[in-house]
Amino acid sequence: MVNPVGIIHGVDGVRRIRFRVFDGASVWIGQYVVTSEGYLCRVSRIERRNYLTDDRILAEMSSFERIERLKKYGFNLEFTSTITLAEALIIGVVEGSGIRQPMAPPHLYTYVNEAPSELISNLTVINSAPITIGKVKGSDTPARLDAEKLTTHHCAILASTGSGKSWLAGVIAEELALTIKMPVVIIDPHGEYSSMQYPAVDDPLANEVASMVNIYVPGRVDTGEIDKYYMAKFGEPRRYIRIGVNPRNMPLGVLIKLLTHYYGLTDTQRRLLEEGWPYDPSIDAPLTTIDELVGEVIERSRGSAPKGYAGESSISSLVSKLRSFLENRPFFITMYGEHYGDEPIRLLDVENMLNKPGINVIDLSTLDLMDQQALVALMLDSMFNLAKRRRIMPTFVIIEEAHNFSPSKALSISKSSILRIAREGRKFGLGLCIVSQRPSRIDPDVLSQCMTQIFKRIINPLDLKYVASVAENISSDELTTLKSLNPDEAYVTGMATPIPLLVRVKGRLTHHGGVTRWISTINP
Ligand SMILES: Nc1ncnc2c1ncn2[C@@H]1O[C@H](COP(=O)(O)OP(=O)(O)OP(=O)(O)O)[C@@H](O)[C@H]1O
Repeated sequence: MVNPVGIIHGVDGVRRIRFRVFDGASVWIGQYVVTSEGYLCRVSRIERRNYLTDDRILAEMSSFERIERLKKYGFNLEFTSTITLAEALIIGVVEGSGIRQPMAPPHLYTYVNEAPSELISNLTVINSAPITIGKVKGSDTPARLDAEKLTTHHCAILASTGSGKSWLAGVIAEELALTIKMPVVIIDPHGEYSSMQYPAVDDPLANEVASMVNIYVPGRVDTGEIDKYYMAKFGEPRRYIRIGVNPRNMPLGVLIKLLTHYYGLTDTQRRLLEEGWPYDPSIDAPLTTIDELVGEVIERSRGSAPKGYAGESSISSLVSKLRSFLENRPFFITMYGEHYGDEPIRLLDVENMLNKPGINVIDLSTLDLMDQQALVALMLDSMFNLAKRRRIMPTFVIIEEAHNFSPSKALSISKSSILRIAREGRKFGLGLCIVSQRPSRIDPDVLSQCMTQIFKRIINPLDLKYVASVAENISSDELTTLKSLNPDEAYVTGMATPIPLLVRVKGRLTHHGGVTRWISTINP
């Protein structure tokens, strides 16, 4: 049934309509409306105006008592001369069960109707590989995304802090693992996603997805405090695997950046490493002791060292830097059967990890930022190389705090690895989900490759401006509506959805870990 809510009194080309809202009609920001000519629009602005309110009237309304007295005399402007005006952004023209771009503006004084839920339901049907992340706001229509487009053409979840980004990232990971049966990797710098191992609701699906969660921690770090936290909160120990990376898997560029950061490198030492570092990206690269590896580097590079004392001094200083570096980085493994306490450290086997559906949480919370970036670079490079050779299933990588791993200005060890997947990952079934509360600090090249954008509440004007400049699918008008989203709401636009969606994000099957610490929760 058609339910008219207003009439058009102005149009801005094919972008926007302005309409007078009928008295008593319910219109809200984000609501879908459809004109009698079939233009589907989304309400972006509502304004109430009283045409009798001039300075004299304002002067009369000088105090609460005075206004109440005026009301007693029947002087109530709100009900006598208020008009409600709204603006709505044109999404397209409805044609059958699809939508096309409009070629001409709507006509003035045509009606604006509530969009029937069947229409929205039909327009949001995804034929292949749908995942459901909630409901379209104000209706019972499931908010579905095209999983294939979401994961292969990359996506970004952008919002201010505490506005529900990791909750939603968790919903997407659960859906992809359960419904699409694909492997998901979560780069977790705060150790908050370990909570996904614990079902949050009494539902067999919650048990199923929780059992698909594998947690990986760097081999030689003390996880005691975090383990205690999870034990106390959920009454069950957190299950995790300690992993180590073969140092030979480390590309020269990453090694040089890390060594320069921790110990400094001279030009000669850099040259020696360029000659001698035995980089081998394969899982079958030999595992050797630190002494053997360092010896091999020196053996291979000695020929290019300067002759005499200067050369010997450079070599011996490089040996001690390399040795100390390999001993102290907590994510290396140099022999089989290595243990931390009585827990075994396994060689990181990305191929094995990503050949089955599951949610693989990489808990980096015990590392400093430099080591986090290094481990992320190593893992992503390994995924890319395997994906290129079709040795892993199509995989989706969620990167939390992405501004720290792929920053716009600062240097970062992991930036080139992320950029390469953003640019080329699609061809090999490797997709990224960039999650950040500081969009303006993310590398613009990475962000502009994210063809689906999911926004939650953003308030920082710099971030809003930046998002408008790099995201093709959102206009500055739409961005202003982001300021007023609730924590369980998200605005989704881009490739994975046929029309932009304002979504009420659904509940989680597994526990959510991101908790704001508040004064009352701090023990005295
Ligand atoms: N769909 C939802 N339903 C119910 N509660 C939600 C929903 N989304 C978010 N929340 C609530 O909002 C809080 C903050 O969400 P979340 O931790 O995901 O925010 P965030 O943006 O990731 O924060 P940060 O930037 O600090 O990591 C959660 O603890 C949760 O209580």
